[in-house]
Amino acid sequence: MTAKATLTSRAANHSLLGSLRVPGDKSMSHRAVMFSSLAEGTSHVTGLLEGEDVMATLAAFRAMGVTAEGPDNGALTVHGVGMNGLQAPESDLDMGNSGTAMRLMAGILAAQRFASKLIGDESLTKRPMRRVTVPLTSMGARCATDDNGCPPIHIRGVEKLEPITYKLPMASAQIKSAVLLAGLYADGETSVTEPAPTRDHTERMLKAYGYQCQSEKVSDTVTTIRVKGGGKLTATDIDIPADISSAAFFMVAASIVPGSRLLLEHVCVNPTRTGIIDILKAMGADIKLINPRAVGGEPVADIQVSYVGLKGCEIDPELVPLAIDEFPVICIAAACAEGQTTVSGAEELRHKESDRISAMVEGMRAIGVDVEERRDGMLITGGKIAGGTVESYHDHRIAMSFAIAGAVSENGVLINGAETVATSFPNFVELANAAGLSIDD
Ligand SMILES: O=C(O)C1=C[C@@H](OP(=O)(O)O)[C@@H](O)[C@H](O)C1
Ligand SMILES: C=C(OP(=O)(O)O)C(=O)O
Repeated sequence: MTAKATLTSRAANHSLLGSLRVPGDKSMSHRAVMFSSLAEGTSHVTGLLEGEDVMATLAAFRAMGVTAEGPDNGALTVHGVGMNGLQAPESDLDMGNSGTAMRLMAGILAAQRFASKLIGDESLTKRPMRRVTVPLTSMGARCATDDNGCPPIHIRGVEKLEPITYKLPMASAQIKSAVLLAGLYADGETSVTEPAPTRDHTERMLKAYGYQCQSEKVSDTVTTIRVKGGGKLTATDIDIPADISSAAFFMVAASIVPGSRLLLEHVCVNPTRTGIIDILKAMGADIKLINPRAVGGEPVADIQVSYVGLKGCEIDPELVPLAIDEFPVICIAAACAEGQTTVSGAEELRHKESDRISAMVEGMRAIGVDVEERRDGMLITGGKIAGGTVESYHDHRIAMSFAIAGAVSENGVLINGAETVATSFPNFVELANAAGLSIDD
């Protein structure tokens, strides 16, 4: 388990060989806890990510009267209370480091008859929340952020919500999901139009719990999603595959450590999540999807990655929402590639657990990478990684990305503020070392 504040990553002990399975998908795990809690009946979840973010979501439902056994080795049994069965929590609901938990919970809680308050840690307390309170307020919800637009979110009870027709101002699955979840309680049909495809786990999982949810393509990129309020969720059994966002660290590691050939098992390859594969392939990576299959309404495959020298490329901005959480480690791939890589259209990265553009630029410079910061991305010139000390700014993905950089560094990379790795990938160090990396904690 990784909960240490400092990690040191040195040149890999050997090529990455063999196979490994990273923990369950974080987005699906949050939603499985939420939907199982609101369903009628008992749901059995397997493959649940036992990271701190998902545990914050589970704790919130327990605080509202939901009983659940586990998680134990990814298995969780949840006794759903039905759409209107939640009870007022006795204290503030702490969403920890998790934007997904806070924004999706805001959608559910804004529709309840009782008051609640959503709080978070130092990083979450700096993240923008008006993006959810504004559409929820237009549905009749009584919710507000602090004056700066950030958490806490204060929610007062309502009798019912009105449906809305909402155009997302940016491609965000969290805003889409918050509005759709509130829409489950609204008096009529709520529709959300997304300007570009974003992860569609909410839509898929609603259907798995028996709730109708229609998606209609308006153009090549634009989709409208509709739900009618007043329905119910029915308990189900759900198996959560491995998280491609966690697998991404090993996809990059195997692409940059010479001689590697690694099989990443049972990974969710939903097309709204596979931008990392397209981007690495555009850089020349050797990636194969093996044994594609369907698990719980989601496409799953084993991903085989073999080392080849990467080449820089201009990353297509359309791929940004499809690889949004993978950009920190994509930066490391670019730093090791021959030539230049440009990232553009990625301003949303500034609103994650840290400002991921400035955190990566600062960290890459500290370890000897030539990088130019831009408002909506960066220009990275590949070369050797010397090594040095970097700050992760309480951001799990920044910490793990620099741990991967350490594997090809001359003098090692020391990462400060790495305790947040436990939010999404508690056994990262253990799996990384077993695969051939050299990380001390
Ligand atoms: O819906 C989700 O589960 C998520 C959506 C993304 O955020 P945005 O939708 O805000 O871009 C992503 O960055 C986050 O890690 C998980
Ligand atoms: C952005 C992330 O998560 P969240 O928004 O849920 O904090 C992430 O896991 O990279």
